[in-house]
Amino acid sequence: MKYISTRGQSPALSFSQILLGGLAPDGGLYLPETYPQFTDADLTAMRGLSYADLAFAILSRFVDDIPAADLKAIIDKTYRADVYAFTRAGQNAADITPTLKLEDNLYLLSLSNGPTLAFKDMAMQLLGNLFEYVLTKEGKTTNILGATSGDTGSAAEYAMRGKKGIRVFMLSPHKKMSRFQTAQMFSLQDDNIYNIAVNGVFDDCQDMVKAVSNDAEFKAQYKIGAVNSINWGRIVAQVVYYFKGYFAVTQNNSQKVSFSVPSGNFGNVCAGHIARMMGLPIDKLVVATNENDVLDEFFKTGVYSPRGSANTYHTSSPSMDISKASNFERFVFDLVGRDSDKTRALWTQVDSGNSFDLNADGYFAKIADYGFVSGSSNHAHRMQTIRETKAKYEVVIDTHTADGLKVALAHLDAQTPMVVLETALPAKFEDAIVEALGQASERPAALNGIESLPQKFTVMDASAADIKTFIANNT
Ligand SMILES: Cc1ncc(COP(=O)(O)O)c(C=O)c1O
Ligand SMILES: N[C@@H](CCOP(=O)(O)O)C(=O)O
Repeated sequence: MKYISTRGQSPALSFSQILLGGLAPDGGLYLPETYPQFTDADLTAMRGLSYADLAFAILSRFVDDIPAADLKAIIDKTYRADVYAFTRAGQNAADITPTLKLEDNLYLLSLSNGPTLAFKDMAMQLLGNLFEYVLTKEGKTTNILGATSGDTGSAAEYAMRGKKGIRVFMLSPHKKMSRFQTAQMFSLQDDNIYNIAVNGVFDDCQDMVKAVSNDAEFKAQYKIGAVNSINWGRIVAQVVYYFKGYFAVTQNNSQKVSFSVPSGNFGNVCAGHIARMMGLPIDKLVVATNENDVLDEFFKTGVYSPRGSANTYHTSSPSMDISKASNFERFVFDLVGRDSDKTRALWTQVDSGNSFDLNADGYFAKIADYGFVSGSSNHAHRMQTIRETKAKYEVVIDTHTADGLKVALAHLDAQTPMVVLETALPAKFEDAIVEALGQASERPAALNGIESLPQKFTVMDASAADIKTFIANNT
């Protein structure tokens, strides 16, 4: 299996060759040359597999340059009940991503039972183990440069802390994460972890990562690695739980299922798109945004109009405060028939601060073939959804999942199960939960008092030159 760039001007490479890096040298994102196909018989054989066995059945179709026994061992080490242990009452941690039935045809898929209480742990724990395997085998080291709006950062730091040969430099928007998220990252005192609070929004942090990644000389000299969802490894690991969720709520493969996905950087729902392209019977993929609704605007109008920092709002679902969705490029590459010249032309416009409109060439007319629908939510909706979910089902959900559920409810149909992805646990957003319910949600005992621990971080302006100097001075 070879991986190609969406912009068509980089050589095709193997999985291990693209594992550590982020952007392709031409600035594009990697995708497999073709998507592996799963037939009805394949799906039947996969029903009832454990999470780890399911992950192997899927990932082994994408990874052909790591011996199968080694890949299996890495997957088995990753997807263990004791790693994804923060289950809700009555859930079985061995399911790794258990489903929670709210009512007939309406479910939550719990993706946030890992060490940092957000769905990022699903892929990041695997990435940590894969990085360690490849680096040890090749006798190499890496300096990871990442951007976070609150959850990728802590998931990456928990996955990489103490790992030999890996340093993590994590950029986050200064004072824009929840108190819990901030404490989760900044309280880590490990020598290989560097937290940098950037005066700006998440998109400024992401732009800094991309600017460094596009500097081939610096990238090679400082062995820069990526853990954001621009890294293909993140996306492919997220494909697995769509299969797991599908099997959990169906009895046979003639049934279709819809998924509602709280969205920001479009990584999570991009994995759903790929699962659908591989033959998983998905009906709708519901893209749910908060007030930063660039993606909702696209799926309603065909116009993609990324916004600048000044028009990116700080909301109570802060991890989705994103106005330039990296992985959207992967989907548009498929939508335009994998025409890399077209994709490159579109992102040349985006990279110079402009919009594009996919109506003119007739591409937007094909959107229905891909199952996407969308909607947006705001603070009042989140509060109301959290309150109603508690009152109706005795379940407390976080603000991002609330965005997903609110938008899902507008896209229900009587025949098709709707699965809402639970992308974080409410403990991460305590102030918002107290506002909605008048009391905090439960948090794992091990994380009590995390906000009072000493914090270690550096404040920086949004400057690619400054982060390069910082990396050079700390390696
Ligand atoms: C809790 C939470 N929900 C949803 C999202 C949005 O996911 P994506 O960026 O993959 O669209 C994120 C961050 O990305 C998140 O941290
Ligand atoms: N929501 C994320 C930001 C997007 O990160 P990605 O790694 O999924 O691209 C966060 O919480 O950090």
